[in-house]
Amino acid sequence: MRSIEDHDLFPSTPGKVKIERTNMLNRQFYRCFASTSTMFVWALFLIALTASYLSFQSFVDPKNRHYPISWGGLNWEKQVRTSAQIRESRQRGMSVLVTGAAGFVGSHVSLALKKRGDGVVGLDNFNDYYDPSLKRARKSLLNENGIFVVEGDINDARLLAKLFDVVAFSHVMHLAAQAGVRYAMKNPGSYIHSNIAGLVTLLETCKAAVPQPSFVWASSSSVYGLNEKVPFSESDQTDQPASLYAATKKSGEEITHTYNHIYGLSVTGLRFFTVYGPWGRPDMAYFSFTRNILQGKPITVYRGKNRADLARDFTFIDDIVKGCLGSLDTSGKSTGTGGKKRGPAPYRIFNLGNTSPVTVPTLVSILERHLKVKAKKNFVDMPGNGDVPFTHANISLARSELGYKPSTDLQTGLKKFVKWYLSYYGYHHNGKSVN
Ligand SMILES: O=C(O)[C@H]1O[C@H](OP(=O)(O)OP(=O)(O)OC[C@H]2O[C@@H](n3ccc(=O)[nH]c3=O)[C@H](O)[C@@H]2O)[C@H](O)[C@@H](O)[C@H]1O
Repeated sequence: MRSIEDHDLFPSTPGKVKIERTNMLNRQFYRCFASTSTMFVWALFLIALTASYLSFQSFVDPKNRHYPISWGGLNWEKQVRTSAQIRESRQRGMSVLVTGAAGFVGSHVSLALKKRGDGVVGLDNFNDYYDPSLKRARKSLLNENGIFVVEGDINDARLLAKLFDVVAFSHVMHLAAQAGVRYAMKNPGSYIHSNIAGLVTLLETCKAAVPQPSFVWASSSSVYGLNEKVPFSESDQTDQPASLYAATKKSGEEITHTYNHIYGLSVTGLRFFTVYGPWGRPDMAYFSFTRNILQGKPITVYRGKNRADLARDFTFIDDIVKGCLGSLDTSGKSTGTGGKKRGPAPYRIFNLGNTSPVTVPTLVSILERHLKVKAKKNFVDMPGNGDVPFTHANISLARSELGYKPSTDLQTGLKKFVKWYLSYYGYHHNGKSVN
């Protein structure tokens, strides 16, 4: 019988020098492992390995994850129930769980639902991706209008289960997400956490709920990625995302499809096109440009290939809200019960855009006019960080199915935004802050 010899350790690299080196390394290895201090280091290494395994487990199994419990109790349940109540005079009203309710689109949609008499419960984790004080101010506005906003994360499966225990939501309007195209290069994990893991945790809750709610959620125009066919139609290919953000939204469309297919969940995905307006997101260009222009700071305007201007199908928030409400109203019922599909349920995707793209320099000149201040512009080449050169929505499908009809042009919408901005941040009309 053949014994194991040194050269068996290096079957493809024979040679005496290597064999001697191996012996030496082995001796060093055993000496090293045997010493007490090194044993201590090994013990630390094993502990670290176990800890990282456990944290990986908790990443893949949301039930193992621990979230601070700032919810629960009789009073909390009462607030949730009251907020979800449909006004008596409202015919065929709905009770809606709005995720991301302290966000830009979420706060507007919540207010619009409440205004027409539907029941609304908000959910938001108040993260600090942008100034959380703006989210708190939106929350106060919702509170004043009788909407309770639960503070919690969509990854918290126990909280979600509790919410569905307390209220049999007829609809979920899922607007919580890690937004922003360029930030995905800085913090990729947050996109996976919210847009993938959080989405799945929420869908798991919806699928198990009795009755199952109808699910309407925010996808994004960014799924069109490098698509060059204009205008962008829902049937166009969306397999060339230009950013991780876009990839997570596209994944969301496919993940929701599986829940529709397997569990009979009614799903409507809305591809929003660069939504802007009062109470907007400070990370977006129209908002940060306004801030910088008023503070006399320069703004950076990106340009595409051959110095071509970038363009967006900027869509005003009020139009988007109408599209969201139209989607909820036409969503159709989920068919599953007890986690089992009982028949086919609707699966729909709609573009919610404005159908008239405007270039970024034109956006800047409209702002300059409304603010009565000249911008200090630095034109730079698009830095290849996830941006696409243009977006342009074909909205015929949303028009025919949802009655969606955007009616605000960029000039009018930005006027409303600037009015809000000046008042919210305490500016006089000469551009000086009163704070
Ligand atoms: O439709 C969407 O699905 C997405 O819309 C939005 O993304 P975008 O269309 O990229 O909006 P936004 O950042 O306002 O940049 C607008 C333009 O200004 C240019 N831009 C931007 C910043 C800057 O400093 N300079 C600049 O020229 C920039 O190159 C771009 O051409 C949402 O943020 C995103 O969450 C998602 O919802």
